[in-house]
Amino acid sequence: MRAILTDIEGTTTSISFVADVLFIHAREHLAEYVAAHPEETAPILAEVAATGESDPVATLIRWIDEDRKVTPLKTLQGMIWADGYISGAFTGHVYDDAVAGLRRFHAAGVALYVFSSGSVAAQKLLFGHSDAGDLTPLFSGYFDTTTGPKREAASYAAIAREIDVPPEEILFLSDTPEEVGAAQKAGLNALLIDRERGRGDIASFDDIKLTVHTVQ
Ligand SMILES: CSCCC(=O)C(=O)COP(=O)(O)O
Ligand SMILES: [Mg+2]
Repeated sequence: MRAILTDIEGTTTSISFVADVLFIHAREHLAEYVAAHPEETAPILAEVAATGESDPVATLIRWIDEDRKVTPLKTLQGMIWADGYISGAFTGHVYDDAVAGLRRFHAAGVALYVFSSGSVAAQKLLFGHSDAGDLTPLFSGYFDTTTGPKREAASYAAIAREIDVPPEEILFLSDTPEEVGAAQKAGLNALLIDRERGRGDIASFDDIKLTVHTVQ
């Protein structure tokens, strides 16, 4: 493998951190944040209004409750979370085995990338302010839903082109079968992680054994 592309929620990071810490923080601060940052949030509210919703703030809060992976909500969440990370209200949860695995793969010369529904800004915040410190030096790049939906093969093909690595030399990691299937359809290797142990290919990053191709 020349590159690893990883999902965040359920893969590097617990679902409960995202749902119970990040989403709750965004929900509690959304209205106040929009009121305090009218210029930055205006394009987001306009995008929501364009879907036919008459009350964009209420819609965004409802979308949090519904766990909608839609780009305007994800962009706004990333903006709101910045204050939480910077003030030290929380740090980004990353499983110990994921931290160790990412460090191991990086040391072996494998390029690491993220593909998450969370915005690129939110991804950098989570790994930059993680429980294990700043992990961003490990990563070579970040992708979010502005590249394409995570359940569509075309998104993975686009990422392979963008990072200039053949699909068959990329390993994608995710806890979502539909994402694993889409990546495989695009020709990537992909492993389903199931931290509850039952239905996945692996239960943690400790189970990943890589053949690393180094350039001579
Ligand atoms: C980037 S941290 C916030 C995660 C998030 O908002 C989310 O929706 C996670 O989705 P994923 O694609 O990483 O499962
Ligand atoms: Mg996930």
